[in-house]
Amino acid sequence: MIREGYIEKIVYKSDETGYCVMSVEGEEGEEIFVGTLPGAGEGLYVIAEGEYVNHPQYDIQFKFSSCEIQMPKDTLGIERYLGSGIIKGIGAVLAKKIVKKFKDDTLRIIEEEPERLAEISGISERKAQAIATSYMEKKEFQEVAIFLAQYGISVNLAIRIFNTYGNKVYDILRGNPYKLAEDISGIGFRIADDIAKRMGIAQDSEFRLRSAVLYVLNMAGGEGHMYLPKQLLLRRCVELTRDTATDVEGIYGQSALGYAEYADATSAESAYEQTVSLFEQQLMELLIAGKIMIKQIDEEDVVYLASNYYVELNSARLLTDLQLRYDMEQDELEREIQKIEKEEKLTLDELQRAAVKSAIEAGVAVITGGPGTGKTTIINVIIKYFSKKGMEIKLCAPTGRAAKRMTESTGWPAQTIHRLLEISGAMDEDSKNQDDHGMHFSRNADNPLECDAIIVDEMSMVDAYIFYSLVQAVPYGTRLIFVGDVNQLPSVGAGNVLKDIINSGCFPVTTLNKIFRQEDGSDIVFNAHKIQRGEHLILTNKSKDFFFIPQRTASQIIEEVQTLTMKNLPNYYGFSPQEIQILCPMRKYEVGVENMNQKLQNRLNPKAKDKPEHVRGDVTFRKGDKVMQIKNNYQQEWKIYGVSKTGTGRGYVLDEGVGVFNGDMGVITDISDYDEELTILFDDGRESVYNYKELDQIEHAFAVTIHKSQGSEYPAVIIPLLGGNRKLMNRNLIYTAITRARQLVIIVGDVNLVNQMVDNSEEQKRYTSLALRLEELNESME
Ligand SMILES: Nc1ncnc2c1ncn2[C@@H]1O[C@H](COP(=O)(O)OP(=O)(O)OP(=O)(O)O)[C@@H](O)[C@H]1O
Repeated sequence: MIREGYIEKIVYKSDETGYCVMSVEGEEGEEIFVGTLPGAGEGLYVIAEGEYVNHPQYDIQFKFSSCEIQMPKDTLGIERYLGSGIIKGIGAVLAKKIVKKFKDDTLRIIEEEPERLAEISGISERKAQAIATSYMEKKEFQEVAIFLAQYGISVNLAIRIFNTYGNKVYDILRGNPYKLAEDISGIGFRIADDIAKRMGIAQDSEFRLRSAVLYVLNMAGGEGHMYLPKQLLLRRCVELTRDTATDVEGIYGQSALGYAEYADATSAESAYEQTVSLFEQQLMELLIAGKIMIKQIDEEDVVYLASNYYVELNSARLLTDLQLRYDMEQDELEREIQKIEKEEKLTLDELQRAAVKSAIEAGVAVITGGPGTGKTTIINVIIKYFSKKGMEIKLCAPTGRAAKRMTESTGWPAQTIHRLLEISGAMDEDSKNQDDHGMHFSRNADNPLECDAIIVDEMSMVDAYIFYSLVQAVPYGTRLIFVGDVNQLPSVGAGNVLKDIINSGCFPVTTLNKIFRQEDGSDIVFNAHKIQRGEHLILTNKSKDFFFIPQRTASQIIEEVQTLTMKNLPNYYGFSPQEIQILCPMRKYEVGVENMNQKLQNRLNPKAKDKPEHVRGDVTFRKGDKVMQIKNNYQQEWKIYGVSKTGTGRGYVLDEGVGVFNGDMGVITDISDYDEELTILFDDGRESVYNYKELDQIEHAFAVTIHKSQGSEYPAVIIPLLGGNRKLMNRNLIYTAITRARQLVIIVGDVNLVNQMVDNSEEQKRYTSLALRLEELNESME
């Protein structure tokens, strides 16, 4: 049965599923309609198909199975729709004014002649445009959300899909729903596969198998790999597609699908082999199409996404080209270094001296060492030397925080690698996940950097892609000096660049091992070096800056962490909660980042009348929350404001640009439901405004994972430890966590785990081949 009418009021609406309860004014008077209708808004006209049901509590309701939305046609409906808050920038009063002027022509005017909205007092031309854009977006989104709902896609997911593709979504879904898994975070192969099934794409389609291969390779990038051994890739592909296939006659007929249920091992094995051979065929297809590369490493076939292969190969070529020698007259060089030592009132030890010399004499040099071994001291000497020679030097680091620290410790301006390369937003949509990984830099091979030497700090955090972008922009004859601590965790992004450069043996490497910063009695540096050597820590609390607090259960640990953050550290050590960072080994579990953040938000920044909030799924963002950007966004705009003349408010814009990156931390300073916007002030003074739709890139950061803390330092660090994946809980991880602290480390929980982690020196294997490519090039030149 069909019922239609205007939506008078939305009684309930789930943003996740699109399910809503609404009061509809139709021919029969006001009735309650219930069902899934993403995009429902007050004032819209709906034509629904369904039936009346008798709800025990709410009486008779019209339950619809499908529902079409039409834009309102009469003035009342239009006014209600525009005034319902659904269109950014229009409230009830303005809606009334607009409709009074344009009557039932209002929606046509907004769509076709939006500039005319400016005829109304209070609407500037800019605002008129903004209203039109918001209106069109809402309208298009309504259509897309309804289309996607047919395939069981929730509203939240629909928002993400719509943000990525706009109205190209129809073609993409019909053509290749698996593209969703490649392009949209939060959609994995399984969801895309489910959508594909609903769209009628056959389970045994070659298309599906190829998508699975590309998906597995892409996902491997998330684990840091640039390639996968072929056998491992095939195994993962079979696993992935087998789990999702439910149609017994489907994917591989009788052979492979049910191989796990085969009675005897031989037939299960042969079924597996058959499945594998289907994938092998598709590997060939992908190879011919130029999507993947198959190479041999140690006599084993390995498979790369083609873009990854070229990132490594070309990086190796470019780096090898920079490997020049600048031979100096040794006595003179020695004299000049001694002069700087005198000026700096410093005596370099042998290794430090060798490091300085290699940076001066080699085209590419690496300096690595743990905390307090003198890396910064050496950078300063090198800067002094080059600047005395009138050479132009540039300093950079992979993250904003690391660049800021470099500026502070050297007194020279350092910037992020992204800014050094003059990031200019993302490439167009289609180029995402290609070689450039969505990045576009003004400094590149055609427009290289103009300087004589570039010093890169925190090099362990540099991933394969940003490294490739960097070396493309370095001209022949410019020195590159990489400084870092090779024992830190490798980069968040794929690759193992610093280790690979060192392991290639193609460039001079100085490993600093003497600790200079120890005499102050600090146990942080001392313990960090012990961990690096694989020695156990002594779990007593005799230190002044390194403590262990044993606690047995997750709830005790959480309670302890809260007390430390709220009371003990502020009271006894004078740290503000902002200066204390909680670092967890994992995201999940009770003492993981997600749960910790929820608990800490309640205590550190509780609900209050003057603190606006925005609820998104099961996360509540609140003014005053500590947050972190969790992916690179090359287009996100930011501004840095000066202080106003009165010294209280915001002054002029001092700087502006684009690009907010994975790991950038800040505080929510404003939330506006009216504009659907949330403002974040990042630690380095950049302020950036996020639309509610973009909040999937923001997470709470009262607690962060150790991985995300790389390159940052905090006055005080608390590390909760309780169980966890044995493989992940390794020496590298605890070393990285501890070296993030400047003044205080507290380990809470199962403190014995610290030494178990020290014993676990097995690092997670990263399949990368930059070292191999460098070696090959070097050999070919000999
Ligand atoms: N040759 C030296 N003689 C005396 N003191 C030194 C020497 N080299 C470094 N130091 C001192 O040791 C301390 C640590 O050095 P520096 O900050 O350069 O190390 P780092 O490796 O950059 O450490 P971190 O990574 O922890 O910042 C500093 O106080 C520095 O002045």
